[in-house]
Amino acid sequence: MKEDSICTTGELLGTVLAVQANFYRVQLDQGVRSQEGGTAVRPYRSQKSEIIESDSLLSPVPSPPPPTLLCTRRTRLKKIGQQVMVGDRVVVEEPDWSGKRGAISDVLPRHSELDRPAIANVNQILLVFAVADPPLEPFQLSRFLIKAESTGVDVILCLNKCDLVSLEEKQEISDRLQSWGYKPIFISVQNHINITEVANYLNHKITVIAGPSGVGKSSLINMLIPDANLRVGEVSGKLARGRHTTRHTELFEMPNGGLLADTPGFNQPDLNCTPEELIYYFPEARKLLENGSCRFTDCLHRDEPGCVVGDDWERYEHYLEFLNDAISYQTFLKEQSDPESTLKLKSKKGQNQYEPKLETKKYRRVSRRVQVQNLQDLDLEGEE
Ligand SMILES: Nc1nc2c(ncn2[C@@H]2O[C@H](COP(=O)(O)OP(=O)(O)OP(=O)(O)O)[C@@H](O)[C@H]2O)c(=O)[nH]1
Ligand SMILES: [Zn+2]
Repeated sequence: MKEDSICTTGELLGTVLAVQANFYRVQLDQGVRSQEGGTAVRPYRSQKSEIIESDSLLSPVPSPPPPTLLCTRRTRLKKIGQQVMVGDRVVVEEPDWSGKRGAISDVLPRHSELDRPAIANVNQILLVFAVADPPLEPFQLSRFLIKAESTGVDVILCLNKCDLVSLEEKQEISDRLQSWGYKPIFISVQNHINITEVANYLNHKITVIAGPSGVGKSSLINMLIPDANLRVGEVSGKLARGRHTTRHTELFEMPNGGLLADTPGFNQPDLNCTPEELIYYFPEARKLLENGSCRFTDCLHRDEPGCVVGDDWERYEHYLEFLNDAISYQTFLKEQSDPESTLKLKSKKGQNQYEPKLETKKYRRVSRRVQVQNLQDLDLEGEE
C-alpha cells in the first residue's frame, strides 16, 4: 500500500464509486480528463498547480467532470488478498479512454471503514429524521445516534419537515437536542429551507445518509443530486433503494464534488459495542467523563459509588436500556467462543435476539443425506 500523498507522478488516482461483480467503477480525480485521440492529461496531486495553469491556458471554461472508468482488479491484488471497497482510493493503470476501461493496481490506506454499508474512507454520517410525520421518536433517534457515533466518523443531524411545526416547537426540539450534545440543522425539502446549508457540509466529502423510513431521505438526495433519478432511473427509479432493487452500495456524485451513499434497509441499527465503550457514544456523558473520572475503572455508571456520570441527564434511561443490549451481546459473544454454547443469534427486524440452540441429537430430524449415508454404512458392514 502507498501513502495517499506520495503517489509518484504518472499514476492515475481515483475513488471507487461502485462494485459490480468483479468490476469496479472508478471516478478519476478532479483534473483528470481524457484527450481526444485516446491519450490522457495526467494530473496528480504532486502536479496540481501545473494542471490548473495549463487548464487556464487552454480554455477559460470550467473543465468537464473527470472520467469514470470500469476497472478490473490486478491479479497481484487478488493474490495478496487485497479487497477493493466502495470509497477506496485506488491507483489505476492502463486506461483505455475510448473503451472507458482500466485496471486497479493498488489501494491506498483507508482512514475509515464502515461495514453496513461497506464503504471505506467515509468522512461523515448525515442522520436524517423528521420533526413530524413520522413523529420524532427520542429512543429511535438515540439508537441511530449511538450507532452513528460508534463508527467513529463525524455525525451531522438533520431534521426534515420543519414546515410542519411551529417556531416554538422547533425551539423546544433544538434545546432538547442541545442537551444531548447535538446542534441539529432544521430543513424542509418541500419548502427548500436550509438545503444549501446541508449541501455545503457535503462538499468534497464522502457522506453516508441514514435515518428511518419516511423522513424524506430520498427527497433530500434527489434535491441534492438533481440528476440522481435520471441516472439511477435505468436501474431502479429511486436511487437504488426500495423494494425493487438489490442492496448494492454505491456512491453518487454531488454537483459540487462530494460523494453521497444511501443506506437501504437501515431502519433499526444493531448496537454491537462493548458495555464499557457505550457511554462514550453519548456526547453529554462523554463530556462528564472528560472533566472527571469514576472511582472504579470498570464503572458501568449504574449507581456505582463515586460515579461522575450519575443519572441527572435526559438520556440516562436510554443508556441503561442500550447497556442491557450491550451486556447480552457480550454474553452471546462469550457463549459463541465456547464450544458448549447453548445460544445462537437471530436477527429479527434488524434487532439481535438470542435463542437456545436445538440439541442436534435429541430434537433435529436426521437429514436425508445422513440417513442415506447411515444406510450405506450399514450395507457395507453387512457385506463385511
Ligand atoms: N411536509 C413535508 N413532507 C416532506 C418533506 N420532505 C419529504 N416529505 C414527504 O415525506 C414522504 C417520505 O419521503 P421520502 O423521501 O420517500 O422518505 P424516505 O426517508 O426516503 O423514506 P424511505 O424510502 O421509506 O426510506 C413523502 O411523501 C415526501 O413527499 C418536507 O420537507 N416536508
Ligand atoms: Zn461511572
